[in-house]
Amino acid sequence: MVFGAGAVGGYFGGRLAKAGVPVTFLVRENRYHLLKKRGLRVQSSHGNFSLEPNLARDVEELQSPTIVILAIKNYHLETALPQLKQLVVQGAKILPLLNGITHMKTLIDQFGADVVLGGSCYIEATLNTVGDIIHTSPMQDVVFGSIGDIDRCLLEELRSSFEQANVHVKLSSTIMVDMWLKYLFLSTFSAITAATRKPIGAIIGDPITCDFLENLVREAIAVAKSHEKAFPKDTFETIMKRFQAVPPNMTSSLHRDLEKGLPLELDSLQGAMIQMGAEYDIDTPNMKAVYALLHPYLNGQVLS
Ligand SMILES: NC(=O)C1=CN([C@@H]2O[C@H](COP(=O)(O)OP(=O)(O)OC[C@H]3O[C@@H](n4cnc5c(N)ncnc54)[C@H](OP(=O)(O)O)[C@@H]3O)[C@@H](O)[C@H]2O)C=CC1
Ligand SMILES: CC(C)(CO)C(=O)C(=O)O
Repeated sequence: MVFGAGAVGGYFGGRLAKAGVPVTFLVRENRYHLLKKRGLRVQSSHGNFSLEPNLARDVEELQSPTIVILAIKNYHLETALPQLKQLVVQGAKILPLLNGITHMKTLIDQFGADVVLGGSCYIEATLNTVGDIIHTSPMQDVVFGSIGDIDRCLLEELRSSFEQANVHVKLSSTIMVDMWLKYLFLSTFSAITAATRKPIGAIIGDPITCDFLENLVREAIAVAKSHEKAFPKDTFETIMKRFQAVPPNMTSSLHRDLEKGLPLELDSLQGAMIQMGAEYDIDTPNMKAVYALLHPYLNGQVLS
């Protein structure tokens, strides 16, 4: 089942359901009524599709799901924990696709590493004004793996389901390193795209702004290395190459949320990086500058 039917949950869950994998979306009241009325509609360069999704508003309506794909914003995690607990009691394992890294500690502290998988996704998707999912660049990647003791058959089954849905999937044996790499990439990419309100091409094409981005990346790597030791030496080059490899008009979910006046995942992305740096006496002045510039918009406010 998929917990949350927004841009990420709706896209991947929709692809899985369309490919014949049994999927139920756990949703809240507004999304329930919208999806009931309009269906789940996806516009994507890989082909538009729509379907009438199986929906549940209450965990009680679900029949002991084996996997929960968790696709909510980080700032909703705390309030979702009681429902997740009920699902875990029913025997479910959790695959979080949230951006960031600190949610892993929250989930593992609550449910244990034998229940919580590691996972990240690379996708550029958003909801339009009528609640349809708009997938704006070809990326549709999921990487996941176990941290504790999880049945190999279950992992293979999940991989095979994603493959069936044409999602570019990797079952990783080093998922925490993969998650940290995604977090390094995303916390800096979203910081610079949101702070400048520009896509990545304009940023790396401007030597002054690109220099600032490089400093953000260096800081983030210093923090990451203090928490996760297994980084390759060339991580800086890897991250900078990724910025160059993505479509130049690409921007981040943080930037899209800022533009829409929605609450920002600023605390779990940039704020967490600053805080994790402080734990090891690593100063992060560039990340702090971005955090301060975006902070007035933390709880959602239309730009004017
Ligand atoms: N969008 C993107 O391109 C990418 C996003 N991510 C990450 O994926 C995560 C999800 O982002 P995204 O899909 O964009 O966010 P959205 O806001 O589009 O979707 C989140 C959904 O979660 C739902 N939700 C929250 N709490 C609950 C709950 N208790 N029960 C049921 N549903 C709930 C919300 O429902 P409601 O409608 O009721 O508010 C909303 O529909 C974030 O961490 C983000 O950073 C990662 C890669 C790319
Ligand atoms: C990496 C990127 C930019 C696309 O997956 C992302 O995760 C986001 O926009 O939140």
